[in-house]
Amino acid sequence: EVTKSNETSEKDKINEYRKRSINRLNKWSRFYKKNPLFSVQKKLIKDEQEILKEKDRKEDEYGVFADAKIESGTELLAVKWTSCLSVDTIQVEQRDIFERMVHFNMAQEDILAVGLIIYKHCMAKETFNLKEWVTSLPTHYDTSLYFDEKEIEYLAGSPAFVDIMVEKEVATKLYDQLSQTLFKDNVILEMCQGQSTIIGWDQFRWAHSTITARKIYVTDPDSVGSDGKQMKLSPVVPPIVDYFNHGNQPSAEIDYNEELGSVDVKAIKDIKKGEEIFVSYDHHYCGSDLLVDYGYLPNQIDDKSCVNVLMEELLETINLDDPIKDDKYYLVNKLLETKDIKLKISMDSLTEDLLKISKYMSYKQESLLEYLKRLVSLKIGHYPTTIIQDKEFLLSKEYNQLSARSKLAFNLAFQEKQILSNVYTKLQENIDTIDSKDSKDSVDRKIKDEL
Ligand SMILES: C[S@@+](CC[C@H](N)C(=O)[O-])C[C@H]1O[C@@H](n2cnc3c(N)ncnc32)[C@H](O)[C@@H]1O
Repeated sequence: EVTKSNETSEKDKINEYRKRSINRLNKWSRFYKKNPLFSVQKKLIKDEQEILKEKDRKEDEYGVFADAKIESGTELLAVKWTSCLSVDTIQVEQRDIFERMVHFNMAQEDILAVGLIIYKHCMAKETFNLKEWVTSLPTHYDTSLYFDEKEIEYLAGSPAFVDIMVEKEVATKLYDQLSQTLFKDNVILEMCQGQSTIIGWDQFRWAHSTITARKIYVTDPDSVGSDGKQMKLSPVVPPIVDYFNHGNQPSAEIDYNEELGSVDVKAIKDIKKGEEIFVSYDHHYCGSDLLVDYGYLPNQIDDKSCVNVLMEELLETINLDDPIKDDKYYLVNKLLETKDIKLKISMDSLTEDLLKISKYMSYKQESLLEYLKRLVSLKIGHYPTTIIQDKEFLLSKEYNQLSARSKLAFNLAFQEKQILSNVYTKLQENIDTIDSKDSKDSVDRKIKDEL
């Protein structure tokens, strides 16, 4: 009973903080002050088609909803860069710890994660600006660092399997290193003194996931590139903007206004009163990227849904009798070191990067369409179960009893197989049309020749 009432009062406190955090919009936003067109509310769960039924959903799941009719083009919110959680806020509010982090050569995203832990567990609320925001953050995510081995198994064959393994390994390594060094540092120990919370893996993965799922990148006004204008991108978490959910058909857009140094949100469609307002986290994101970074998967696939291609899968397509196989191995291995290459197949297109590489990979071996068909069928072969088996499993009692993350993982693999098999059929249709055109041409030519 005592625990229960403690839990309720904790919840009340968080709700109170969330309300206050929203009220602080008056300070943060140019438009909200004149124009409170929306509010952050508990997400309504109505859709029967949802992959996760109500019982599987997190309790504290929020979204942004229109409080009035909003016309396309309306500016909804503008949060100043200085009001975001950023490396700069940490530099000012956690000066000594910041210096240690710079000394350890940490990536900006990791500085934000450690800074967030210190705010949440070690600093008195009165001493930092983002206190309401920090207190009202959700306590749990379904992102990669939360997947256990059994849950990952449902991703077998999917590129997300590799992505999650890599993410977990990198984060665990970083956590181990920091536990041996930074977290033992006197400055941190002093700051967090008297608190029972030590910086454990649970705190670390929560902070890491919070940054991954809520950050956006802005150009840092202080970092001018060597050419005098190119500016470095910095991760920041803008309060309130971080409550917008992702939608495939977004009704608002997040933009960084370099001149004013603010993160702006603008309606890009007419929005009805009461409707949830969605933004697009990244139009390049496939289902697997959303699952890995955000712990969320769209309900259904459409023509734009895509599947990632791993460099390793490209290596598999190189034939042993290929006269330029060594060059191809060399190219793919070189590309493996490059981070920003987007290899994605969707039902209606390929990314430019994948198209370019595929042209090269098929060179001297087969037509581009034949090559792509082979790549797609190779990918389909990586999954241990077929679409038909998956459909049966979805109706079983066993499926119903899975954890929420296992369900997401299973559905991702199922969606990817459907996308790939649709792409396979389209490629085959294209090959058939070309073949039949070719043979018609040659029949025509033959007749012409005879005449
Ligand atoms: C930027 S936050 C958005 C606010 C979040 N719903 C909350 O309550 O804090 C990103 C997280 O929201 C969730 N999310 C985003 N888009 C979603 C959607 N369309 N449906 C369900 N959850 C979504 C995921 O859990 C993701 O990690």
